Amino acid sequence: MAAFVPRQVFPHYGAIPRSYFLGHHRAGLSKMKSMLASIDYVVECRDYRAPVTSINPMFEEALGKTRRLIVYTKRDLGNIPQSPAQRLAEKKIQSFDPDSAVFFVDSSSRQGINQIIKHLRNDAEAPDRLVGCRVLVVGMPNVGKSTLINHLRNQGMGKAKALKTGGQPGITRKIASPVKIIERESGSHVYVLDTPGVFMPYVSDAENMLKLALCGCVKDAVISPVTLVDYLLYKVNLHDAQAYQRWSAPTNDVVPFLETFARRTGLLGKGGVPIVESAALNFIQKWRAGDVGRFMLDDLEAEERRRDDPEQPARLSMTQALRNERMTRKNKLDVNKNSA
Ligand SMILES: Nc1nc2c(ncn2[C@@H]2O[C@H](COP(=O)(O)OP(=O)(O)OP(=O)(O)O)[C@@H](O)[C@H]2O)c(=O)[nH]1
Repeated sequence: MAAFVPRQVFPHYGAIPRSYFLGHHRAGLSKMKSMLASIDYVVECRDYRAPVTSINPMFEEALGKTRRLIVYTKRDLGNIPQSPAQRLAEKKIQSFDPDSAVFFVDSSSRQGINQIIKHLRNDAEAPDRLVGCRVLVVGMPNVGKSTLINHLRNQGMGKAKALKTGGQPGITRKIASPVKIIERESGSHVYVLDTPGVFMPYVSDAENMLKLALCGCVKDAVISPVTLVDYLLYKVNLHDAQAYQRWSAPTNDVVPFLETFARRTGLLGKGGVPIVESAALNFIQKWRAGDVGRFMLDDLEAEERRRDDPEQPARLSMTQALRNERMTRKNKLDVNKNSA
């Protein structure tokens, strides 16, 4: 039998939606801006599996020069723990933000959480404020902000979970009340405030939209789950085509793969017909749980080259992104009007 050859390029970027900027994202962002005067520190969360793509440049523009640290969440899903690959990747990621403190956490380990608490204890100051030091936790939808706050509170104060978490984006819709995570003898305690996840108004690169959807930053209904699995299969095959051998031999063909997966997992409809959409959602959940290999969706070497190349265009500014989002909405309205 011929050796399996994974696809080197993904061919189906055409009809992928590029925007997911909801009312509570816009409202959350403007509320954050209006609160800046009472905020001493920002914790910016990014997804370890997409460390470059999950950077939302709008935070940079909205939160200005407020002191900040960066936390990469879901570390357990993006690499093999303690491996040389993990060390190398984290060194590269750190080099992208040489002026910020950078931490890597996962919800099942205390290590990164303790380091953050130690850092905030020393670095988060609010000398003129009687109410203590207020830290805003920001990031893309579903990146793990509330989970991080619960762990900081648990480690810092020995207290139980304070905030609701969930597998779909949009669990936190408003800026929450301050949660105390560190007590200091001086009385200047540290409080964190959870915020609604904010997506970008427009994602110029369709591949980035697929990565963010796979990471769960976008509601599952926005992009067809079959398209998402097609892209995931392309990425898994480049990483390790044996990662799904429990269900299927290596393949580049998404629909036959999902039919086989559905049969193996019992996702069958009337007459034993495989339910392809349910199989797709189920396979995505398996990847999100770390059951289909642990790897990054972003190519860190490509990002290094991009940063070193002065010819490369900068990321979209917020104004450009909002303009593109308006254009997309207008084009959609025009199409609807013309087809009515
Ligand atoms: N495996 C793993 N899962 C995590 C980790 N952190 C968070 N999660 C899961 O990711 C999902 C989203 O977590 P939340 O804390 O609700 O995310 P959020 O950023 O507050 O979400 P929004 O309120 O929608 O913006 C939940 O199912 C968490 O259990 C992690 O480090 N590892």
